[in-house]
Amino acid sequence: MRDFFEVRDVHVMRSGAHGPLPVLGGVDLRVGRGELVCVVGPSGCGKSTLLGVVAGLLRPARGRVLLAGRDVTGTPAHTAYMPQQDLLFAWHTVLDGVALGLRVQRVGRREARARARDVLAEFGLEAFADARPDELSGGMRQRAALARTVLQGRDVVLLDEPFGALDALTRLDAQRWLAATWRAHRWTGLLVTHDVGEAVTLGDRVLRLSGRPAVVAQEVAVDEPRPRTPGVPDERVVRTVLAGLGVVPDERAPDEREPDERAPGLPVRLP
Ligand SMILES: Nc1ncnc2c1ncn2[C@@H]1O[C@H](COP(=O)(O)OP(=O)(O)OP(=O)(O)O)[C@@H](O)[C@H]1O
Repeated sequence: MRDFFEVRDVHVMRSGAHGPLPVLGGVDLRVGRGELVCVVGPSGCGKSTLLGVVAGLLRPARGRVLLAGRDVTGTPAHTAYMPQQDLLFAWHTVLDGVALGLRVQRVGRREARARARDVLAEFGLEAFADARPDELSGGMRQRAALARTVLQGRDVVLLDEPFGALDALTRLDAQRWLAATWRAHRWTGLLVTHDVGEAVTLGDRVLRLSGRPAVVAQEVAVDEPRPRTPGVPDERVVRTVLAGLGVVPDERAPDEREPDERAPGLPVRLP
């Protein structure tokens, strides 16, 4: 598959409490057109930083990011980015917030709102079209932000833990919707998640970043036909992916884990 974007030996420094902090230490990755790649890695290793670089929001200290063969030097027009914070404007209705990505592409107000209404219905948010974001729960806000991001119809979609605030059932629905949308439009995607099961459900490949300064420690192809059923990834495939990532499945019962290890969606121990 031809590379659509490429991250070449990218180094990023951020300012930490004790001076400059090397966060990315030479990340290399290639994503083919229409490929959906999931990124996992320990908390704080630099996954969001990596998305920020690909989105053109952070400049690497060294290395290059290429999109369709061209250096990314600012926010590329063909990229939609959903950061962890949903960035829904408090003064917009949910409908206008979701339509915003189309409006900035100069889609007429009536059409943008009609398309936003359709996607809100798919997300079970149609009754909240006229609400303000602060009237929504965290999970509902996240669904609205995801809807807005994908509705933009960009070639590249960067998603930073898009399902992190969703309850388990809504999360499965959102995964199903995302997988169907991706199959229909075949954008090129990079999705950060803490949940290897989710990565296996959605990704063509899974990359594991090392601890800081992060590099791509391992990557593995998900050899599983689509469409896949969210929530019930084949255990054999999950184990193959985990082995490929060099990750040890966490076999301990939940009550044997330390309190801070009990977060849902963290079924494995990442080194
Ligand atoms: N705006 C910022 N300014 C300075 N340092 C930052 C900033 N954002 C993140 N960092 C630091 O960069 C490092 C990587 O953070 P980043 O958010 O990229 O990690 P992450 O892997 O996405 O974490 P998590 O899984 O917890 O979301 C952390 O040490 C963090 O403290």
